[in-house]
Amino acid sequence: MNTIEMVDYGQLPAVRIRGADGAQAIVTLYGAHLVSWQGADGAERLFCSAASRLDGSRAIRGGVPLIFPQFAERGTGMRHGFARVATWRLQETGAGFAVFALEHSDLPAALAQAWPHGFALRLRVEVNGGALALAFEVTNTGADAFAFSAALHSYFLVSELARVRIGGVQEGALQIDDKFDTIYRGVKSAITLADGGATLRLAQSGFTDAVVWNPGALDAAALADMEEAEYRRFVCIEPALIAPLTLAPGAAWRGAHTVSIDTAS
Ligand SMILES: O=P(O)(O)OC[C@H]1O[C@H](O)[C@H](O)[C@@H](O)[C@@H]1O
Repeated sequence: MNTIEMVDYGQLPAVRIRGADGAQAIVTLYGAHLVSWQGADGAERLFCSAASRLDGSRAIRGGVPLIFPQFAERGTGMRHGFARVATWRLQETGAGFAVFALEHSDLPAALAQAWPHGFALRLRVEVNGGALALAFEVTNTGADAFAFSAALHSYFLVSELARVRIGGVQEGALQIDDKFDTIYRGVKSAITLADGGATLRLAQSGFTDAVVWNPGALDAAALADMEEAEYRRFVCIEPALIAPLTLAPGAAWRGAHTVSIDTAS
């Protein structure tokens, strides 16, 4: 049975989306942040740190932080942008999906002043059997052009970092055992993530790039919102638009990310 219901995630109001086949996702209104995704088999596929704040005082450490309008420190604004720390609205729901929205008028004064552009953001989250579909849309609703970067900073749960094999970003499989932070430009085909169990197939459109990140032992130990050994339990593979794109008044951009569980492998 398809259901959409309001739940609490830590201290944050969230939306649980259930598909007809038992697949489910949880998205907090804070950041339109996907914090949990389970396919129809009931296995969790996203990592979320046990040390993450879940009270709206800082971005959630894990899940899928939505990065907009700046990637990391590539700009003069807030690190990774304000979208992950703004409170979004639930705009629409349907069978196995929910749509979240954020506009300039939704921002608190300090954020609104820091980025004075008319915009409308929409994130659509859909679960269906062994697939998760995320679609992110940016529309310029103002009178002036603006430039933005964007990413879906997905933290995938893995059994053990050393077992991870990432395909499709380089010649041969990528293996990571400690700190890793690389931008792959011009991603053309699907990326695969295998760690001994099912393989995830990650397809993206609109997003031109992909970032692969893990903080490694030293940086993880320095993060206040991550437990020391947790870096071995995830890898971030992030569809991204790194070089800022300029959007004219009235224009829109769309980026999509689909993750499928390939149980045959
Ligand atoms: O700690 P955060 O602000 O969430 O950033 C986490 C990470 O995000 C991206 O993957 C960047 O490539 C990394 O350089 C950065 O450390």
